[in-house]
Amino acid sequence: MAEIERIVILTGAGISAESGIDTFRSAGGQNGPGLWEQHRVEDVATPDGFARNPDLVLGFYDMRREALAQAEPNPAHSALARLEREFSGDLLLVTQNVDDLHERGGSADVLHMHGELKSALCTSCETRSPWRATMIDRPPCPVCRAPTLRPDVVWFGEMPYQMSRIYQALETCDLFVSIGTSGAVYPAAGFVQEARASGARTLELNLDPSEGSRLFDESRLGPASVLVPEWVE
Ligand SMILES: CC(C)NC(=O)[C@H](Cc1c[nH]c2ccccc12)NC(=O)[C@H](CCCC/N=C(/NCCC(=O)O)S[C@H]1O[C@H](COP(=O)(O)OP(=O)(O)OC[C@H]2O[C@@H](n3cnc4c(N)ncnc43)[C@H](O)[C@@H]2O)[C@@H](O)[C@H]1O)NC(=O)OCc1ccccc1
Repeated sequence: MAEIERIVILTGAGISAESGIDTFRSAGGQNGPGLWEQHRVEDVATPDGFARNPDLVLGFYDMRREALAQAEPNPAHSALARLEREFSGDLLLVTQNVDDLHERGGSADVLHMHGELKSALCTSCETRSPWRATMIDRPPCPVCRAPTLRPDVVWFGEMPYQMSRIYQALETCDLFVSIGTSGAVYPAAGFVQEARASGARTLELNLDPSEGSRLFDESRLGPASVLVPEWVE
């Protein structure tokens, strides 16, 4: 098999499921109803929802921060950190997750295309600052003092972060690996096609078949905490 020199990895909520973080559309998996079964997406993950009822949205993300504080990285996160250390080629780790379990698992370079729970974004001066527990009292931006801080996450209808860096890597990668994602949300769900178009091999590691499974050269089904260390080995 041709030497693999450039890898792009895409992760989703499934890689954090065994750490106790709810997925969005859980098929009655190990973590009970998915986030989107408990909350109306348009109410908690859209700019309009935030404008309509900021306290509801801030409460939703506070709840997710509390859950994250109880969670620990699992063997899938640590295996990807080991790959980052030991792989001599180019590796780009893109995650749809807003949790910091990749970093706590030891990964140094993680591209959060949908933002981060522990970050606040000022819509006036565009600066990012750590999210502080007192955000519910809507403190001003620590830089420009404007009262325009919001969760630094990408909501539906908003452009994901660093898309040009991602598309560049997809155009030149030899291998694209998708881990723990249902392939239901775009543009992430379209990355497999981009990688295929540039001749890359494509591999899926997922608990259940995803909406894009047929697009992968190989699809291995099972828990990430088992499949990812096996693959990295
Ligand atoms: C619902 C869907 C149809 N809608 C979209 O895709 C929309 C609209 C859209 C755009 N293009 C389209 C084309 C066609 C149709 C619709 C669209 N997309 C957007 O609005 C995007 C923005 C989308 C981002 C929204 N923000 C999130 N998150 C941050 C906030 C927050 O977290 O609160 S999305 C959020 O939901 C998605 C959830 O998916 P998964 O992570 O896959 O989780 P899920 O629960 O679904 O699945 C879990 C999987 O894990 C597996 N699993 C479970 N346990 C395990 C286990 N133990 N081991 C292994 N696997 C496991 C399961 O089997 C399952 O398959 C993630 O992306 C996650 O980040 N923005 C945009 O398009 O901007 C304009 C644009 C874009 C590009 C260029 C120009 C303009």
